Amino acid sequence: MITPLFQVSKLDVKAGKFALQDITFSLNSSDYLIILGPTGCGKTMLLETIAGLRKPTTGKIMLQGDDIIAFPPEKRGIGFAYQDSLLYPFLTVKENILFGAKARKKDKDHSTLKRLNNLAEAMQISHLLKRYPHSLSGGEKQRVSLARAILINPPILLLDEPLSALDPQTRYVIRDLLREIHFREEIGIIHVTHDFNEALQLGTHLLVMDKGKILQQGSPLEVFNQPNSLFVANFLQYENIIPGNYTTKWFIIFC
Ligand SMILES: Nc1ncnc2c1ncn2[C@@H]1O[C@H](COP(=O)(O)OP(=O)(O)OP(=O)(O)O)[C@@H](O)[C@H]1O
Repeated sequence: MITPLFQVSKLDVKAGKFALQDITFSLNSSDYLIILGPTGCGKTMLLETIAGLRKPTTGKIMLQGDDIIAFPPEKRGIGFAYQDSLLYPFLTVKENILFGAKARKKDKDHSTLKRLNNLAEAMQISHLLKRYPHSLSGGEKQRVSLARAILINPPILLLDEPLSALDPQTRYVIRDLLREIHFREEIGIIHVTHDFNEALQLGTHLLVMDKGKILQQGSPLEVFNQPNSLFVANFLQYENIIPGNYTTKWFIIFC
């Protein structure tokens, strides 16, 4: 059996009264995994645990054959781009993009600077490198945030609602950019969203969560067309909610 690029097994994480429980899934570089679920179900907590910002009570997180659970965030080599881009206001765009590389003492390497320039060109932000975040549009900030997350050549990229703060037109542009990054950089992506269209247009895999647990995972069409519970059917907005006899508007839209 081929070992997946990334694997989470039986992961439990506690925060106050909330807990992620028995989280198990895997990902390869060709996969674009979408995580859907109602507000407060633990999506961000899961990304933060994968990034090393939260400590699980049990479970394994395997990346390229290593159990990375004991690794600090900067040693995991995982890219993370947040909703609202979260750029450092006192750093220029260039310094923001180099931030992760600086933490790894690689910000002055020729190869890092070459990659920075290549990425800036590909993402059409070369002209912004000397500017500060306050002078950028939402779409520009999100491009910078993505460039920062992928500068270190991460094998996987975590995206927490990366399109939610953008106007519809910019959202389409950045959505296409994400698709391009996924293919060009061969990065496995885990993308949290509330937007079903985004899920269907970008995802190769889909995972639905509620109350800290994974309720269903599979291809987007599988999950949208064959929900395994009334909760998933309701959540995905089935038109006819009859247990065992689901028909969905999504099937009509995407087939
Ligand atoms: N440090 C903490 N102490 C107590 N509870 C916490 C802590 N951090 C998060 N939580 C709770 O954990 C739950 C999951 O939070 P999380 O941010 O992962 O939800 P989410 O699915 O990303 O929600 P949304 O879609 O609204 O962004 C929430 O009920 C939240 O209040």
